[in-house]
Formats: sequence, C-alpha cells, structure tokens
Amino acid sequence: MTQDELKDAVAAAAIDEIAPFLDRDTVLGIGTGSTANRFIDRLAALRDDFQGAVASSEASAERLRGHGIEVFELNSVGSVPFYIDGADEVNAHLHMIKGGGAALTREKIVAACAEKFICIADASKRVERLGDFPLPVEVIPMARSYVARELVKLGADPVYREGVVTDNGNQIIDCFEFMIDDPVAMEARLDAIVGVVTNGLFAARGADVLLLGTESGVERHTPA
Ligand SMILES: O=C(CO)[C@H](O)[C@H](O)COP(=O)(O)O
Repeated sequence: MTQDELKDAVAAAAIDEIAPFLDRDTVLGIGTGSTANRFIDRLAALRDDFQGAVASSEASAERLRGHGIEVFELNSVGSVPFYIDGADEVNAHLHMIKGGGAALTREKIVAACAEKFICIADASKRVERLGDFPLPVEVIPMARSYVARELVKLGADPVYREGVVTDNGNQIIDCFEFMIDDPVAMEARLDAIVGVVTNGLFAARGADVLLLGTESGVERHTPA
C-alpha cells in the first residue's frame, strides 16, 4: 500500500471510531495536515449528524467550510469530545512530535480542550524514540535568535524555517540532531525559554488513541 492509502485507511478508521458518539450538539476538534485533510473529506458525509468543528488552522477551517461544515471559535464552544489529528512522530506512550505543518500552537490548544485525542498516522510515523523528525518550536519573531542560542545550549541544531509565518503571526525554528529521551521533561523545559510560544512535543498531553495504518490493516493503540 502507498503512504496515501495508509492515510486514507486511518481516516476511515477514525470516522468509525467517532461516528457512534456524534449528536446534533457535538463540536469536533480537527487537526491539520494531509492525514487530517483525508479525515475532513470523509467527515463531509456525516455533516448532518453533528453541529460543527473547531479547527487547528486556517487551512483546515477553510476545508471544513468547503464541505459545508460549520466552524466555531474555540472560545464559543463548551466541550470538545474528540480531537482528531495526525503526527510527525509518535512513540509507544503516544507522545508525539507535531508541527510539520506549522500549526502546533493551535493544535496544542484544541488538543488540551478535548476529552479524547485520536491520533491518525501511517506506520512511517511510529518510532521508538522521538527526534529523528526535526522538532518545531514556534517563537515570537523578535526572540528568534535568543531562542536559537538557548536551543543550542540544550544540544539542538536549530534552523529557522524561512518564509513560514504561523497563523498566529510567529516564526518556526526546527531543532535538528535533537533526540529526546524524556519528552515530558523536555516539553516543559522548552516552554520555559522566554520567547517560545509552543514546542512541537505533545507529551504532557499525548494522544489517547493511535490509529496506525500498516500493511496488514489499521492497528488501534492506547498509551503503553
Ligand atoms: O502537526 C501537524 C501539522 O502542524 C501534522 O499533524 C503533521 O505534520 C502530520 O502531517 P501529515 O498528516 O501531512 O503527515
């Protein structure tokens, strides 16, 4: 199977996972990226079965609206039963690296509000140790050089993602050569650097369910 077919398979599995729980009051949290896009496209068929969605990016909001799905401001929503999103890497504890699409801050906010985080990913995203994928860090623009120097002190090789401005008007630094032994501790440590808005480690609040697309079918995992 191709990677796109695996992404399609996990998008379909996520629909099966949430469909029994939808009602006219349900507002879903929706992530960003190519896997999340496949989920959005499948969600269109269920649009009359739930109220709408909160999106983690302008791109996802536009795609949802394109399918006739109402998009709500997070501040106007009481509860978010499910957040469905992809990942760049995920380990056995369902800690993740996210932010390859630069949407990490809004993704982390919507995930924090959700009762259940369902991660949808093809098998290439499953790793033993996080860090082969360069860890994204969203920074306030004037703090970029300072934050980069602090990241070097932590052992990373920080590279400015040129030309990328996040939906929040900030910039992204990607941390190369930065293998992570303790994702929960490192997430907190990076957040403590002045000028960091968010880092792409989703460990303190990891996923609750991983739907992993493999050659032999979609596997359903919970945190080890
Ligand atoms: O965190 C993300 C965007 O900020 C995405 O979930 C992550 O980059 C995975 O993307 P894809 O589904 O395209 O592989």
